[in-house]
Amino acid sequence: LSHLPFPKFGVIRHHNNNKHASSSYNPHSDNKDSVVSLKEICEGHVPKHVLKRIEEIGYVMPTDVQRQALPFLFSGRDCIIHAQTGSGKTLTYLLLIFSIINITKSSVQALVLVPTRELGIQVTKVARMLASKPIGFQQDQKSCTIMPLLDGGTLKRYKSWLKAEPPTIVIATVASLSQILERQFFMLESVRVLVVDEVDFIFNSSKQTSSLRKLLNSYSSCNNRQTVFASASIPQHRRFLHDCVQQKWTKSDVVHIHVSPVEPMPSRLSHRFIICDTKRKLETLLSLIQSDAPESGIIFVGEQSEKSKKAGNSPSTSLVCDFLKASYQGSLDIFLLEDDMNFNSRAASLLEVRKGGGYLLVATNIAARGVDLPEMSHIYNFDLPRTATDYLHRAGRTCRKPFSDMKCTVTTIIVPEERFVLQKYENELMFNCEEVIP
Ligand SMILES: Nc1ncnc2c1ncn2[C@@H]1O[C@H](COP(=O)(O)OP(=O)(O)OP(=O)(O)O)[C@@H](O)[C@H]1O
Repeated sequence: LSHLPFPKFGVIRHHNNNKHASSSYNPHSDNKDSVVSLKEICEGHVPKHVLKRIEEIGYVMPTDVQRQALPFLFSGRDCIIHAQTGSGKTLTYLLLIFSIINITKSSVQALVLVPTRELGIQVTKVARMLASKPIGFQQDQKSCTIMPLLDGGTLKRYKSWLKAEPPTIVIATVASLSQILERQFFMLESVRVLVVDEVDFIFNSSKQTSSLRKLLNSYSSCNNRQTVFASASIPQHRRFLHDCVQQKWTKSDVVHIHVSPVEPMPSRLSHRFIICDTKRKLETLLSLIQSDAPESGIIFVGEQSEKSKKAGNSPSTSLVCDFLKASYQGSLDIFLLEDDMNFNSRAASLLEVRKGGGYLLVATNIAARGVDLPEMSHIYNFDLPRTATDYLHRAGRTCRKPFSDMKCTVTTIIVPEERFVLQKYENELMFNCEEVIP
């Protein structure tokens, strides 16, 4: 670190019976006397034109996670960034990347792995926004190139891009990156920083976990790169920290930055539930929407089971969407986003939502991870999420403006037998759900 000390507050706790130097930074005693601006934290590490850009965009003060993680990241430590949804983890790891890359070198120097194409497009957009030249800066200098390598793109196009001029930063889904690496279109040797966003999701996905392990161990070594894992939820984080060192996914002095450990969910969120029979769920949803009059909202619906698909049934998402289109009389536009849609239709839905008018987005969990949509006031769980972690990420699509005090509501529609499951989530995530009596 050049000029800024590590945060004075908080403690660094050693884990693993001191066998490893890995540590957990617990900011629970954070005194929050944050008068240091984001620019001051980054000065001396991040290039001047990026610092100017963060100010132009309006990132002036750091969020808690940025204030706590950036000094460790700039010092070269591997980090597990574990902080609330909407807390600004993306900007945190992108600032590290901009502090490390050297644009005069023609090689891939930073790699960000994401679980979905949608999140990849979003991260690419933020990275490009930071990389673009600020007003008044010379335009003729070589600038950093950022390549999204995402599911749905064509391998041929990626190959010719990588051959013509290797991008400085690659933002990739695990499957697409693995295909490229297997064909040896490029190697990870030159990568100096590797970020895995929504790391718990990728490790939990049967389709992605073995490829991720390969990327972390076979295609590159933790000794030759700085490794960053990020998520709002890292279940059994002590175990994960231990695995990181044991499996050599990170170096042994990896730091666990755990922001808001006792309050994993934004406190501006209020939670409600309503009990009804399965047959009355659609009418219940409609009357909730009519009485809430949301500015915008997401309606999360469970994924269709393989059995139901084989039986030729329509997915619940389509049923909900069609029902709302036929019965909802308000001014909000209704869009659908689910895994089985083709990539163009998925992109079109997100584009419409991002235009910023009032909307109701009927979505599966595909919209639950990382996606930063225009501020919405309401989330509806038409189906109870399968796990507390799913609840956390669905709820976290709202209340995403770090310095705003906008209040948002999450409402879960349950059948009587599901009350105890929701109660379990309340205990696990430490929030309180109030019953809405129809
Ligand atoms: N320092 C800052 N000042 C103002 N806004 C910020 C700052 N940092 C990030 N933001 C904004 O906060 C919002 C949430 O940030 P981001 O998407 O990085 O959250 P996240 O921590 O990755 O959440 P999730 O766990 O849901 O993926 C974004 O709209 C981003 O532009």
